[in-house]
Amino acid sequence: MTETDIKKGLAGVVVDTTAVSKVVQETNSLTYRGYPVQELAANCSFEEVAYLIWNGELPSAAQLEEFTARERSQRAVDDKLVDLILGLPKDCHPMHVVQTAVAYLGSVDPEADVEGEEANRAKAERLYAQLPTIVAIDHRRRHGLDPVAPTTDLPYAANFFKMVFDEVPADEVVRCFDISMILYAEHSFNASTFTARVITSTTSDLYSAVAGAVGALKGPLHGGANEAVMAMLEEVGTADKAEAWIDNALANKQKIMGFGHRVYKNGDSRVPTMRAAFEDMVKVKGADELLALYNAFEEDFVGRKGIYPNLDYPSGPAYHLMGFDTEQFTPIFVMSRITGWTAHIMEQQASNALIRPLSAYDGEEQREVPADRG
Ligand SMILES: CC(=O)SCCNC(=O)CCNC(=O)[C@H](O)C(C)(C)COP(=O)(O)OP(=O)(O)OC[C@H]1O[C@@H](n2cnc3c(N)ncnc32)[C@H](O)[C@@H]1OP(=O)(O)O
Ligand SMILES: O=C([O-])CC(=O)C(=O)O
Repeated sequence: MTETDIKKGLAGVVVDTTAVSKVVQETNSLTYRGYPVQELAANCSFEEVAYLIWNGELPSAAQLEEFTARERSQRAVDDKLVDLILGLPKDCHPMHVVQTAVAYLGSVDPEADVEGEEANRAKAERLYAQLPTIVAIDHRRRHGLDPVAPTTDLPYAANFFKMVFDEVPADEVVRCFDISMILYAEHSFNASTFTARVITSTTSDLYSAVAGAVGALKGPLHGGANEAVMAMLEEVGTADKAEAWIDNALANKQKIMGFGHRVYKNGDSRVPTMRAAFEDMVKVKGADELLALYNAFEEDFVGRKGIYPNLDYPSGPAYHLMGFDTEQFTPIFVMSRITGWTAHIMEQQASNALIRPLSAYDGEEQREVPADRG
């Protein structure tokens, strides 16, 4: 094997086919099951998009009613899980809480190891219904507050706000959140989805695959970037300080969070829609200073490096304006991406091959274990 055979980071390697989504680098476009994500964001709810991702078609009114009723009926989590979350260290990262909760749900599901579309669909829908409850309980315990029970009458996004803040904000805020959920739902063979597919390829169970995917998403080079963006903007402070901050970061060879992408090299297809949602949040909250900083930072960095923002750049400050704690941004990403992950898990299972690449050895030549090691 030569150096040129090695594809570090699997860059440019096509590993398998998928019918879930298509990311087209050349045209900066993204479709879920054939529908452009921008059109879905403009015309659909996250519930409809979740249905689409799992079923391949948008729901009829009757199908949507049945699907949302099922989601609403499964929102509550058992008391043992609530106690488990409340017992975790308050200063641990919320992604560890999410990962623990997913592993717990696997441990109490008698069908955890049952394979096949029907069993996996039931598990996927349960995770989709319960992850918001888990994230909300974790948010509230960090603020010293008791959990707010899920409703059965509010739509997905409004119910999440209710469980986190004990109130539902203005419609525009709920809609911005719903748009972010639609945009985060699916993105082909990204690192966390690929992790889920690798785990599934060993014929392990769906919960194990999702717990692994949560771990992969946590990293700041992937989903964790939405938190890192907000931390960075807060550190920069104001628009007039952006230039000097970037000078210093680049001099120290620091990666600028929320910029760059493995697939899109000329801009992320989802950014214009999420940027518009962020601007709506700026209007609702009167946060012109944050918008000025956001614009100045982007203009300066793109101007210097020609590296464009990814979805995490607008979503981080948008979630901040919605009132979420920075450390909860990536768990919110999980609430959305559970749809894409589980669709890929089912796709992998339906046409499985163990994922096991090769490596080129560059360590010590074979040698004998010395008898005297003193
Ligand atoms: C939802 C999501 O997961 S989107 C991704 C979220 N992640 C981030 O925002 C983290 C910041 N971005 C990055 O680290 C990268 O752009 C990645 C990891 C997303 C993609 O990386 P790759 O495709 O592996 O590109 P790679 O890291 O090799 O970068 C290529 C070149 O661009 C530079 N570059 C890429 N992104 C950035 C960045 N954000 N800041 C500074 N330089 C960058 C690299 O330093 C490298 O330069 P070099 O060739 O001079 O060494
Ligand atoms: O596709 C990727 O590499 C990362 C990404 O944007 C996502 O997972 O949404």
